[in-house]
Amino acid sequence: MHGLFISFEGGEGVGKSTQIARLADRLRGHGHEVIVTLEPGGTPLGTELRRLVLNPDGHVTPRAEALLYAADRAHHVDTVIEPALAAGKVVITDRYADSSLAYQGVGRALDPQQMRELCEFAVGGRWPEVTILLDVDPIVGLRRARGDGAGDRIEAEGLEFHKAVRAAFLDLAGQDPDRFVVVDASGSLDEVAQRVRVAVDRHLESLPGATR
Ligand SMILES: Nc1ncnc2c1ncn2[C@@H]1O[C@H](COP(=O)(O)OP(=O)(O)O)[C@@H](O)[C@H]1O
Ligand SMILES: Cc1cn([C@H]2C[C@H](O)[C@@H](COP(=O)(O)OP(=O)(O)O)O2)c(=O)[nH]c1=O
Repeated sequence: MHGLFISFEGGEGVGKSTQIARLADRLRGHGHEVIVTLEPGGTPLGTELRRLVLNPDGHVTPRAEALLYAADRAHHVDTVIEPALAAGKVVITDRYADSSLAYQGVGRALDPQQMRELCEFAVGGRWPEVTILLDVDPIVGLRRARGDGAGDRIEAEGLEFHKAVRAAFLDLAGQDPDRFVVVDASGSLDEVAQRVRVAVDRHLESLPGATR
């Protein structure tokens, strides 16, 4: 038995957590067993790594940053994602390897081939069946994410950084149209949820034992 692996990606404040919560509620209502998780921080080790890598007062060099996210991911795949999929569950993760390809590979301008290899090593062959890329202008996303505060170490980067990350995500989606669905995240919560629903539901048909 094998479940369904869904990742949500996008820049800051695009609405990932909000849409994931809505999707998980809906799928549970239809009888699916759903696990919601996140990167960085989907495990006890990951919680420690998240604190280190996002500390607004900390200094982390780009390669070290890439390795910290990769360590978080490898442990997350081995201890949370793979066991849940093996048990036939729907796994929804808030960020996965595409975040490293966009933020570290392009945002931090690390070597793209090396980043790809690092991600492959971290995920151990496990890529999502579907990746929902929530896409919105970073000016809108950062306003949503920051509220009145300056945000964490990565949120606090300048607008050019976040524009480059957005372009990188769209580029990744263009390279892998079978896995990615780009969802316009600029509308209301309900409008975005409806777009997510259409994107996810066709993948549920292959899952046994539950209605859509
Ligand atoms: N479509 C939307 N329109 C307006 N505000 C939104 C929308 N989606 C999310 N928000 C708000 O923006 C903020 C960030 O949303 P969140 O789901 O935490 O984003 P992310 O997980 O991508 O950082 C929250 O305050 C949320 O209520
Ligand atoms: C998973 C991952 C996250 N990040 C960054 C993106 C976010 O700024 C931060 C934490 O992610 P997240 O908690 O999803 O932040 P937000 O809700 O603001 O989107 O970590 C990377 O740079 N590389 C990665 O591989």
